[in-house]
Amino acid sequence: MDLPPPLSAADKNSFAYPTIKERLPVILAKIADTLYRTREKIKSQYQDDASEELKSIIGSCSKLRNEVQTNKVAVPLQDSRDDTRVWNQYLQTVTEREGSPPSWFKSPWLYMECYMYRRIQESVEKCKIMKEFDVFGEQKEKSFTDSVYPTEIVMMHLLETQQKIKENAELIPEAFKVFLKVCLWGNKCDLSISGGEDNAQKTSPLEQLDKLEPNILIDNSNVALNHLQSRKCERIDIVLDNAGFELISDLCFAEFLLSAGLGSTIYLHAKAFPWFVSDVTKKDFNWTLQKLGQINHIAVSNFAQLWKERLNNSSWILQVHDFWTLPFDYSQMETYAPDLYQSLQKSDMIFFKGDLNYRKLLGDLKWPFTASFETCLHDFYPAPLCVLRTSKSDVLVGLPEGRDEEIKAQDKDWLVNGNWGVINACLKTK
Ligand SMILES: O=P(O)(O)OC[C@@]1(O)O[C@H](CO)[C@@H](O)[C@@H]1O
Ligand SMILES: [Mn+2]
Repeated sequence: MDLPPPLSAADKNSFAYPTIKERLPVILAKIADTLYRTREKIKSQYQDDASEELKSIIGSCSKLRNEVQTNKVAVPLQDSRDDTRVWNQYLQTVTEREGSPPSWFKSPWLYMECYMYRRIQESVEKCKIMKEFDVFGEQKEKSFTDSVYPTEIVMMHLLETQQKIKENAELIPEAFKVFLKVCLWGNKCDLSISGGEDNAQKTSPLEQLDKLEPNILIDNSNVALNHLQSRKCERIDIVLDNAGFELISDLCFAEFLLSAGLGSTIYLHAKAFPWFVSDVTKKDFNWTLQKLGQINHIAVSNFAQLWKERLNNSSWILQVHDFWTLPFDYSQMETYAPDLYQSLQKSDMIFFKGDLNYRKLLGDLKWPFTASFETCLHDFYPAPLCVLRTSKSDVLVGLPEGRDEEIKAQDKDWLVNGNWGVINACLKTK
Protein backbone atom coordinates (compact mmCIF):
# COMPACT_ATOMS: atom_id res chain seq x y z
CA MET A 1 0.00 0.00 0.00
CA ASP A 2 1.35 3.45 -0.90
CA LEU A 3 1.56 5.37 2.35
CA PRO A 4 1.15 9.16 2.59
CA PRO A 5 4.08 11.20 3.95
CA PRO A 6 4.56 11.60 7.74
CA LEU A 7 3.54 14.77 9.53
CA SER A 8 6.58 16.99 10.02
CA ALA A 9 7.51 20.49 11.14
CA ALA A 10 8.91 20.91 7.62
CA ASP A 11 5.28 21.66 6.77
CA LYS A 12 4.56 25.04 8.38
CA ASN A 13 0.84 24.43 7.96
CA SER A 14 0.87 21.33 10.16
CA PHE A 15 0.49 21.44 13.95
CA ALA A 16 3.93 19.85 14.03
CA TYR A 17 5.42 23.25 13.22
CA PRO A 18 4.03 25.31 16.15
CA THR A 19 4.56 22.27 18.40
CA ILE A 20 8.28 22.09 17.64
CA LYS A 21 8.79 25.81 17.21
CA GLU A 22 6.90 26.95 20.31
CA ARG A 23 5.31 24.24 22.44
CA LEU A 24 8.19 21.86 23.00
CA PRO A 25 10.59 24.69 24.01
CA VAL A 26 7.91 25.89 26.46
CA ILE A 27 7.62 22.39 27.96
CA LEU A 28 11.41 22.20 28.34
CA ALA A 29 11.63 25.69 29.86
CA LYS A 30 8.84 24.78 32.30
CA ILE A 31 10.83 21.77 33.49
CA ALA A 32 13.92 23.91 34.14
CA ASP A 33 11.85 26.63 35.85
CA THR A 34 9.88 24.17 38.01
CA LEU A 35 13.00 22.30 39.12
CA TYR A 36 14.80 25.56 39.96
CA ARG A 37 11.77 27.04 41.77
CA THR A 38 11.24 23.87 43.86
CA ARG A 39 14.94 23.00 44.25
CA GLU A 40 14.93 23.08 48.04
CA LYS A 41 11.80 20.92 48.27
CA ILE A 42 13.29 18.45 45.78
CA LYS A 43 16.64 18.25 47.58
CA SER A 44 14.85 17.67 50.90
CA GLN A 45 13.44 14.42 49.47
CA TYR A 46 16.92 12.88 49.29
CA GLN A 47 19.32 12.00 52.08
CA ASP A 48 22.35 12.68 49.94
CA ASP A 49 23.05 16.07 48.42
CA ALA A 50 21.24 16.10 45.04
CA SER A 51 22.34 19.67 44.17
CA GLU A 52 24.75 18.66 41.42
CA GLU A 53 22.33 16.18 39.82
CA LEU A 54 19.49 18.70 39.96
CA LYS A 55 21.72 21.24 38.27
CA SER A 56 22.64 18.65 35.65
CA ILE A 57 18.97 17.84 34.82
CA ILE A 58 18.14 21.56 34.57
CA GLY A 59 21.21 22.11 32.38
CA SER A 60 20.36 19.17 30.11
CA CYS A 61 16.78 20.39 29.58
CA SER A 62 18.01 23.91 28.81
CA LYS A 63 20.61 22.54 26.38
CA LEU A 64 17.95 20.36 24.71
CA ARG A 65 15.69 23.41 24.39
CA ASN A 66 18.46 25.21 22.54
CA GLU A 67 18.97 22.20 20.26
CA VAL A 68 15.26 22.24 19.35
CA GLN A 69 15.21 25.99 18.76
CA THR A 70 18.36 25.93 16.61
CA ASN A 71 17.30 22.80 14.68
CA LYS A 72 20.25 20.66 15.72
CA VAL A 73 20.41 16.99 14.69
CA ALA A 74 19.37 14.10 16.93
CA VAL A 75 22.34 12.50 18.71
CA PRO A 76 22.72 9.01 20.20
CA LEU A 77 21.53 8.48 23.76
CA GLN A 78 24.28 8.03 26.34
CA ASP A 79 22.53 6.38 29.24
CA SER A 80 22.27 2.68 30.06
CA ARG A 81 18.54 2.11 29.92
CA ASP A 82 17.37 -1.17 28.28
CA ASP A 83 15.89 0.68 25.32
CA THR A 84 19.00 2.76 24.53
CA ARG A 85 20.33 0.27 22.02
CA VAL A 86 17.03 0.24 20.04
CA TRP A 87 16.85 4.04 20.03
CA ASN A 88 20.47 4.39 18.84
CA GLN A 89 20.19 1.62 16.25
CA TYR A 90 17.09 3.28 14.82
CA LEU A 91 18.84 6.65 14.75
CA GLN A 92 21.67 5.09 12.77
CA THR A 93 19.26 3.35 10.37
CA VAL A 94 17.38 6.58 9.67
CA THR A 95 20.64 8.54 9.26
CA GLU A 96 21.97 6.03 6.72
CA ARG A 97 18.62 5.86 4.88
CA GLU A 98 18.15 9.64 4.70
CA GLY A 99 21.83 10.52 4.27
CA SER A 100 21.81 12.78 7.34
CA PRO A 101 20.64 12.53 10.97
CA PRO A 102 17.07 13.50 11.88
CA SER A 103 16.54 17.13 12.88
CA TRP A 104 13.68 19.01 14.49
CA PHE A 105 12.31 20.99 11.53
CA LYS A 106 12.95 18.37 8.86
CA SER A 107 12.13 14.91 10.24
CA PRO A 108 8.88 13.14 11.14
CA TRP A 109 7.08 14.84 14.03
CA LEU A 110 6.33 11.56 15.79
CA TYR A 111 10.01 10.60 15.99
CA MET A 112 11.24 14.04 17.05
CA GLU A 113 8.60 14.52 19.76
CA CYS A 114 9.17 11.03 21.22
CA TYR A 115 12.94 11.62 20.99
CA MET A 116 12.59 14.81 23.06
CA TYR A 117 10.86 12.98 25.93
CA ARG A 118 13.44 10.21 25.79
CA ARG A 119 16.26 12.78 25.96
CA ILE A 120 14.61 14.27 29.07
CA GLN A 121 14.61 10.78 30.57
CA GLU A 122 18.30 10.42 29.64
CA SER A 123 19.09 13.42 31.85
CA VAL A 124 17.47 11.59 34.80
CA GLU A 125 18.86 8.14 33.92
CA LYS A 126 22.38 9.55 34.24
CA CYS A 127 21.73 10.40 37.88
CA LYS A 128 22.35 8.15 40.85
CA ILE A 129 20.44 9.92 43.64
CA MET A 130 17.63 11.30 41.41
CA LYS A 131 17.38 8.30 39.08
CA GLU A 132 13.66 7.83 39.80
CA PHE A 133 12.81 11.52 39.71
CA ASP A 134 9.75 12.61 37.67
CA VAL A 135 10.29 16.04 36.11
CA PHE A 136 6.53 16.26 35.49
CA GLY A 137 5.52 14.95 38.93
CA GLU A 138 4.38 18.26 40.38
CA GLN A 139 2.22 19.05 37.34
CA LYS A 140 0.56 15.62 37.36
CA GLU A 141 -0.14 15.74 41.09
CA LYS A 142 -1.73 19.18 40.71
CA SER A 143 -3.91 17.96 37.84
CA PHE A 144 -5.24 15.26 40.18
CA THR A 145 -5.82 17.48 43.21
CA ASP A 146 -7.56 20.05 41.00
CA SER A 147 -9.96 17.36 39.74
CA VAL A 148 -11.25 15.94 43.03
CA TYR A 149 -14.76 17.36 42.53
CA PRO A 150 -15.41 15.69 39.14
CA THR A 151 -13.73 12.55 40.49
CA GLU A 152 -16.32 12.39 43.28
CA ILE A 153 -19.15 13.02 40.79
CA VAL A 154 -18.14 10.22 38.41
CA MET A 155 -17.39 7.70 41.13
CA MET A 156 -20.72 8.40 42.85
CA HIS A 157 -22.43 7.88 39.51
CA LEU A 158 -20.54 4.61 39.11
CA LEU A 159 -21.67 3.39 42.53
CA GLU A 160 -25.30 4.23 41.73
CA THR A 161 -25.05 2.65 38.28
CA GLN A 162 -23.64 -0.56 39.73
CA GLN A 163 -26.71 -0.86 41.97
CA LYS A 164 -29.11 -0.16 39.09
CA ILE A 165 -27.62 -2.59 36.54
CA LYS A 166 -27.63 -5.36 39.16
CA GLU A 167 -31.43 -5.06 39.14
CA ASN A 168 -31.94 -4.23 35.48
CA ALA A 169 -29.39 -5.40 32.88
CA GLU A 170 -31.28 -3.50 30.19
CA LEU A 171 -29.63 -0.36 31.53
CA ILE A 172 -26.17 -1.61 30.56
CA PRO A 173 -26.02 -0.26 26.96
CA GLU A 174 -26.90 3.29 27.95
CA ALA A 175 -24.58 3.19 30.96
CA PHE A 176 -21.76 1.80 28.80
CA LYS A 177 -21.99 4.84 26.55
CA VAL A 178 -21.98 7.23 29.50
CA PHE A 179 -18.75 5.82 30.94
CA LEU A 180 -17.20 5.44 27.49
CA LYS A 181 -17.85 9.10 26.70
CA VAL A 182 -16.70 10.33 30.11
CA CYS A 183 -13.53 8.39 29.28
CA LEU A 184 -13.32 10.05 25.85
CA TRP A 185 -13.69 13.59 27.19
CA GLY A 186 -11.32 12.83 30.07
CA ASN A 187 -8.70 13.01 27.33
CA LYS A 188 -9.13 16.77 27.04
CA CYS A 189 -7.18 16.99 30.32
CA ASP A 190 -3.70 16.65 28.84
CA LEU A 191 -0.72 18.68 30.03
CA SER A 192 1.23 18.22 26.81
CA ILE A 193 -1.26 20.08 24.64
CA SER A 194 -1.52 22.80 27.27
CA GLY A 195 2.27 23.08 27.51
CA GLY A 196 1.94 22.13 31.15
CA GLU A 197 -0.62 24.88 31.89
CA ASP A 198 -3.41 23.83 34.22
CA ASN A 199 -6.24 22.13 32.35
CA ALA A 200 -7.73 19.87 35.02
CA GLN A 201 -11.36 18.80 34.78
CA LYS A 202 -13.20 21.12 37.16
CA THR A 203 -16.85 20.82 36.13
CA SER A 204 -19.17 17.83 36.24
CA PRO A 205 -18.13 15.42 33.46
CA LEU A 206 -21.68 14.03 33.39
CA GLU A 207 -23.41 17.36 32.88
CA GLN A 208 -21.12 18.18 29.92
CA LEU A 209 -21.89 14.94 28.02
CA ASP A 210 -25.06 16.21 26.33
CA LYS A 211 -23.41 19.48 25.36
CA LEU A 212 -20.38 17.66 23.88
CA GLU A 213 -22.37 14.97 22.04
CA PRO A 214 -22.38 16.95 18.72
CA ASN A 215 -18.58 17.21 19.01
CA ILE A 216 -18.12 13.47 18.64
CA LEU A 217 -17.24 13.33 14.95
CA ILE A 218 -17.24 9.53 14.69
CA ASP A 219 -19.12 7.41 17.20
CA ASN A 220 -18.56 3.65 16.98
CA SER A 221 -19.65 3.07 20.58
CA ASN A 222 -22.40 0.71 19.38
CA VAL A 223 -19.85 -1.32 17.40
CA ALA A 224 -17.71 -1.69 20.53
CA LEU A 225 -20.69 -2.50 22.76
CA ASN A 226 -22.20 -5.06 20.37
CA HIS A 227 -18.81 -6.75 20.09
CA LEU A 228 -18.45 -6.95 23.88
CA GLN A 229 -22.02 -8.25 24.32
CA SER A 230 -21.85 -10.70 21.43
CA ARG A 231 -19.56 -13.15 23.22
CA LYS A 232 -18.18 -14.03 26.65
CA CYS A 233 -15.35 -11.54 26.78
CA GLU A 234 -12.56 -12.39 29.21
CA ARG A 235 -9.72 -9.97 28.63
CA ILE A 236 -10.08 -6.27 27.88
CA ASP A 237 -7.04 -4.00 27.53
CA ILE A 238 -6.90 -0.26 28.16
CA VAL A 239 -3.80 1.52 26.87
CA LEU A 240 -3.77 4.45 29.28
CA ASP A 241 -2.92 8.03 28.46
CA ASN A 242 -2.88 10.88 30.96
CA ALA A 243 -2.75 10.93 34.76
CA GLY A 244 -5.20 13.09 36.68
CA PHE A 245 -8.89 13.05 35.80
CA GLU A 246 -8.36 11.05 32.59
CA LEU A 247 -6.95 8.16 34.64
CA ILE A 248 -9.94 8.35 37.00
CA SER A 249 -12.31 8.17 34.02
CA ASP A 250 -10.37 5.17 32.68
CA LEU A 251 -10.56 3.35 36.02
CA CYS A 252 -14.28 4.06 36.30
CA PHE A 253 -14.73 2.66 32.78
CA ALA A 254 -12.66 -0.39 33.71
CA GLU A 255 -14.78 -0.94 36.84
CA PHE A 256 -17.99 -0.49 34.88
CA LEU A 257 -16.90 -3.12 32.31
CA LEU A 258 -16.45 -5.67 35.10
CA SER A 259 -19.72 -4.71 36.89
CA ALA A 260 -21.64 -5.03 33.63
CA GLY A 261 -20.14 -8.46 32.95
CA LEU A 262 -18.56 -7.19 29.73
CA GLY A 263 -15.14 -8.55 30.75
CA SER A 264 -13.51 -10.41 33.62
CA THR A 265 -9.89 -9.19 33.54
CA ILE A 266 -8.75 -5.69 32.64
CA TYR A 267 -5.14 -5.16 31.52
CA LEU A 268 -4.05 -1.56 32.10
CA HIS A 269 -0.97 -0.35 30.20
CA ALA A 270 1.09 2.46 31.74
CA LYS A 271 4.34 4.10 30.62
CA ALA A 272 7.81 3.00 31.78
CA PHE A 273 8.93 6.59 32.48
CA PRO A 274 7.52 10.16 32.40
CA TRP A 275 6.19 10.79 28.89
CA PHE A 276 4.42 13.61 27.01
CA VAL A 277 4.16 15.54 30.31
CA SER A 278 1.06 13.88 31.75
CA ASP A 279 1.13 10.25 30.65
CA VAL A 280 0.59 7.72 33.44
CA THR A 281 3.56 5.86 34.90
CA LYS A 282 3.20 2.94 37.33
CA LYS A 283 4.23 5.35 40.09
CA ASP A 284 1.45 7.79 39.06
CA PHE A 285 -1.05 4.93 39.04
CA ASN A 286 -0.18 3.76 42.56
CA TRP A 287 0.03 7.35 43.84
CA THR A 288 -3.47 8.03 42.47
CA LEU A 289 -4.96 4.98 44.24
CA GLN A 290 -3.24 6.02 47.45
CA LYS A 291 -4.60 9.61 47.15
CA LEU A 292 -8.11 8.34 46.37
CA GLY A 293 -7.94 6.36 49.60
CA GLN A 294 -7.40 9.62 51.51
CA ILE A 295 -10.50 11.34 50.12
CA ASN A 296 -13.37 11.42 52.59
CA HIS A 297 -16.18 10.45 50.21
CA ILE A 298 -18.23 7.25 50.38
CA ALA A 299 -17.89 6.30 46.69
CA VAL A 300 -14.25 7.33 46.36
CA SER A 301 -13.03 5.44 49.41
CA ASN A 302 -15.16 2.42 48.38
CA PHE A 303 -13.51 2.23 44.96
CA ALA A 304 -10.02 3.09 46.18
CA GLN A 305 -10.18 0.04 48.46
CA LEU A 306 -11.79 -2.16 45.81
CA TRP A 307 -9.24 -1.17 43.15
CA LYS A 308 -6.28 -1.98 45.38
CA GLU A 309 -7.86 -5.43 45.87
CA ARG A 310 -8.33 -5.79 42.10
CA LEU A 311 -4.60 -5.32 41.59
CA ASN A 312 -3.99 -7.97 44.26
CA ASN A 313 -6.53 -10.48 42.94
CA SER A 314 -5.52 -9.78 39.31
CA SER A 315 -8.93 -8.79 38.03
CA TRP A 316 -6.94 -5.72 37.11
CA ILE A 317 -3.42 -6.23 35.79
CA LEU A 318 -1.17 -3.18 35.51
CA GLN A 319 1.53 -3.64 32.86
CA VAL A 320 4.42 -1.56 31.58
CA HIS A 321 6.29 -2.23 28.35
CA ASP A 322 9.12 -0.21 26.85
CA PHE A 323 7.45 -0.26 23.44
CA TRP A 324 4.92 2.38 24.51
CA THR A 325 7.79 4.86 24.98
CA LEU A 326 9.64 4.04 21.75
CA PRO A 327 9.18 6.25 18.66
CA PHE A 328 7.57 3.52 16.54
CA ASP A 329 4.04 3.57 15.27
CA TYR A 330 1.87 0.53 16.01
CA SER A 331 2.29 -1.09 12.60
CA GLN A 332 5.87 -1.73 13.78
CA MET A 333 4.93 -3.36 17.10
CA GLU A 334 5.10 -6.92 15.79
CA THR A 335 8.68 -6.25 14.66
CA TYR A 336 9.99 -4.35 17.67
CA ALA A 337 7.87 -5.88 20.45
CA PRO A 338 6.57 -9.32 19.35
CA ASP A 339 5.93 -10.27 22.97
CA LEU A 340 3.59 -7.30 23.43
CA TYR A 341 1.89 -7.91 20.09
CA GLN A 342 1.30 -11.58 20.94
CA SER A 343 -0.07 -10.62 24.35
CA LEU A 344 -2.48 -8.10 22.82
CA GLN A 345 -3.65 -10.80 20.41
CA LYS A 346 -5.20 -12.52 23.43
CA SER A 347 -7.40 -9.51 24.16
CA ASP A 348 -11.12 -9.47 23.37
CA MET A 349 -10.90 -5.71 22.84
CA ILE A 350 -8.15 -3.11 23.24
CA PHE A 351 -9.18 0.44 24.15
CA PHE A 352 -6.56 3.02 23.18
CA LYS A 353 -6.77 6.38 24.94
CA GLY A 354 -5.73 9.71 23.56
CA ASP A 355 -4.21 11.58 20.71
CA LEU A 356 -0.68 10.16 20.72
CA ASN A 357 -2.05 6.61 20.62
CA TYR A 358 -4.31 7.66 17.74
CA ARG A 359 -1.34 9.14 15.92
CA LYS A 360 0.70 5.96 16.46
CA LEU A 361 -2.21 3.75 15.33
CA LEU A 362 -2.30 5.69 12.04
CA GLY A 363 1.48 6.09 11.68
CA ASP A 364 1.16 9.87 12.11
CA LEU A 365 0.79 10.05 8.33
CA LYS A 366 -1.03 12.68 6.28
CA TRP A 367 -4.05 10.52 5.41
CA PRO A 368 -7.00 12.20 3.68
CA PHE A 369 -9.88 12.93 6.09
CA THR A 370 -12.05 10.47 4.15
CA ALA A 371 -9.60 7.55 4.38
CA SER A 372 -10.97 4.45 6.11
CA PHE A 373 -9.81 4.01 9.72
CA GLU A 374 -9.38 0.27 9.16
CA THR A 375 -7.14 0.84 6.14
CA CYS A 376 -5.07 3.45 7.96
CA LEU A 377 -4.23 0.96 10.71
CA HIS A 378 -2.08 -0.54 7.96
CA ASP A 379 -1.15 -3.92 9.33
CA PHE A 380 -1.91 -3.41 13.03
CA TYR A 381 -4.76 -5.83 13.75
CA PRO A 382 -3.78 -7.76 16.94
CA ALA A 383 -7.37 -7.80 18.26
CA PRO A 384 -10.62 -5.86 17.98
CA LEU A 385 -9.83 -2.30 19.07
CA CYS A 386 -11.47 1.01 19.88
CA VAL A 387 -9.68 4.36 20.18
CA LEU A 388 -11.08 7.21 22.31
CA ARG A 389 -9.35 10.42 21.30
CA THR A 390 -9.88 14.14 21.46
CA SER A 391 -8.17 15.68 18.47
CA LYS A 392 -4.93 17.52 19.21
CA SER A 393 -3.05 16.95 15.96
CA ASP A 394 -3.61 17.11 12.21
CA VAL A 395 -4.27 13.41 11.57
CA LEU A 396 -7.96 12.46 11.50
CA VAL A 397 -9.65 9.90 9.23
CA GLY A 398 -13.02 8.29 8.67
CA LEU A 399 -14.98 11.44 7.84
CA PRO A 400 -17.55 11.69 5.06
CA GLU A 401 -16.60 13.90 2.12
CA GLY A 402 -16.77 17.60 3.01
CA ARG A 403 -17.32 17.11 6.75
CA ASP A 404 -13.91 18.57 7.54
CA GLU A 405 -14.85 21.85 5.85
CA GLU A 406 -18.14 22.01 7.77
CA ILE A 407 -16.38 21.66 11.13
CA LYS A 408 -13.57 24.02 10.19
CA ALA A 409 -16.21 26.65 9.40
CA GLN A 410 -17.50 26.25 12.99
CA ASP A 411 -14.11 26.01 14.71
CA LYS A 412 -10.94 26.84 12.78
CA ASP A 413 -8.76 24.98 15.32
CA TRP A 414 -10.97 21.90 15.37
CA LEU A 415 -8.10 19.51 14.66
CA VAL A 416 -5.87 20.56 17.54
CA ASN A 417 -7.85 22.17 20.40
CA GLY A 418 -9.19 18.98 21.93
CA ASN A 419 -12.80 20.14 21.56
CA TRP A 420 -13.68 17.44 19.04
CA GLY A 421 -13.48 13.71 19.64
CA VAL A 422 -13.65 10.39 17.83
CA ILE A 423 -14.61 6.90 18.95
CA ASN A 424 -13.22 4.63 16.21
CA ALA A 425 -13.62 0.85 16.44
CA CYS A 426 -12.09 -1.79 14.19
CA LEU A 427 -13.00 -5.45 14.68
CA LYS A 428 -10.59 -6.80 12.05
CA THR A 429 -7.92 -9.19 13.29
CA LYS A 430 -4.97 -10.36 11.24
O1 LIG B 1 -1.91 11.61 23.83
P1 LIG B 1 -2.54 12.85 24.39
O2 LIG B 1 -2.14 13.06 25.83
O3 LIG B 1 -4.03 12.90 24.18
O4 LIG B 1 -1.96 14.05 23.57
C1 LIG B 1 -0.58 14.31 23.64
C2 LIG B 1 -0.27 15.33 22.59
O5 LIG B 1 -1.30 16.27 22.61
O6 LIG B 1 0.92 16.00 22.62
C3 LIG B 1 1.23 16.35 21.24
C4 LIG B 1 1.54 17.76 21.03
O7 LIG B 1 2.70 18.05 21.77
C5 LIG B 1 0.03 15.93 20.50
O8 LIG B 1 0.12 15.78 19.19
C6 LIG B 1 -0.11 14.72 21.24
O9 LIG B 1 -1.04 14.00 20.79
MN1 LIG C 1 -0.80 11.98 26.92
